[in-house]
Amino acid sequence: MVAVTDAITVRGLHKAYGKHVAVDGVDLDVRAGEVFALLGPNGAGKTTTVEILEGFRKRTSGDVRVLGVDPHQADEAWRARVGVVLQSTGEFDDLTAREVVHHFANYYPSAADPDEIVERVGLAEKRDERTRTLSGGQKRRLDVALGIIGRPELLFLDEPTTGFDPEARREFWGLIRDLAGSGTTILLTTHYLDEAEALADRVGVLSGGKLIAVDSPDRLGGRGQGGVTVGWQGPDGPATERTETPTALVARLAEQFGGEVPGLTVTRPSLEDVYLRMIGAGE
Ligand SMILES: Nc1ncnc2c1ncn2[C@@H]1O[C@H](COP(=O)(O)OP(=O)(O)OP(=O)(O)O)[C@@H](O)[C@H]1O
Repeated sequence: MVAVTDAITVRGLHKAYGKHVAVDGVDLDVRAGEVFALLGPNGAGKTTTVEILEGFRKRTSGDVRVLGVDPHQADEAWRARVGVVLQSTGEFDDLTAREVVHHFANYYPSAADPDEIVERVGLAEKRDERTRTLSGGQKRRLDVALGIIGRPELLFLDEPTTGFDPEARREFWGLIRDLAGSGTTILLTTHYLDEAEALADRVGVLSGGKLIAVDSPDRLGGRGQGGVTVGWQGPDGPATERTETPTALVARLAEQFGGEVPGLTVTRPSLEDVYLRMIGAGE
């Protein structure tokens, strides 16, 4: 069996801003090579947690190891192993996309080829345009280019596709899968449940500063077990039944109907359903 190592280990993490406790005893392990999505409502403590892991914010207490190092005491060598994609990159309006990526490559000891990175994030056609003329989605791609130019082992992505059109999101997901496929560990925060489902090996739900659940998207909140709703068009109109054994029910219906079951649907609760239940939305 291949040993599983952790890229991130967090134990008993607390962060208070004055009297306000933003992170309240979080334990978290992110395995090397996985895509982990941190979910949670506004103010849940996601950014605070991630910025502590990135070494940009001081914790109040707790133990944190990122690539084996305490980020608060990390050095240049550690920083070169970690990529950060912030919610917006600094001011390089008068430089072209290509120039910005080349410029950032100089900060890293073993940077990737800047032109290849520009291509990889889908900005080849825009590489000679000044960044001020890029669209929101294109600027985000540039942010990602800057996050990966140093060939990071671990990449932090903070709400990477906010403001993207659906096509740009799909393309961006392809890029993230590509990075994950080449072995980069990725920790992303997102408000999009479909994004977490499409990309993440595991998701963690933060609520009120506490990590209330960690599981794969298809198992979160017992999603994988029971609670399946089978629907069909019966002789008296639409019918539904909740069951733990949908296959048996569908087989029975098929027998009853002598073949195709009219209007057959089999649905499990969506990730959004279980997430909203977990965070107590609407209660
Ligand atoms: N610098 C700060 N000073 C004081 N309070 C802060 C500071 N940063 C965050 N907070 C508070 O800590 C809590 C957690 O904030 P944080 O930004 O980590 O949440 P979040 O989960 O990232 O939210 P969002 O989804 O809105 O980005 C919030 O109540 C916020 O008001």
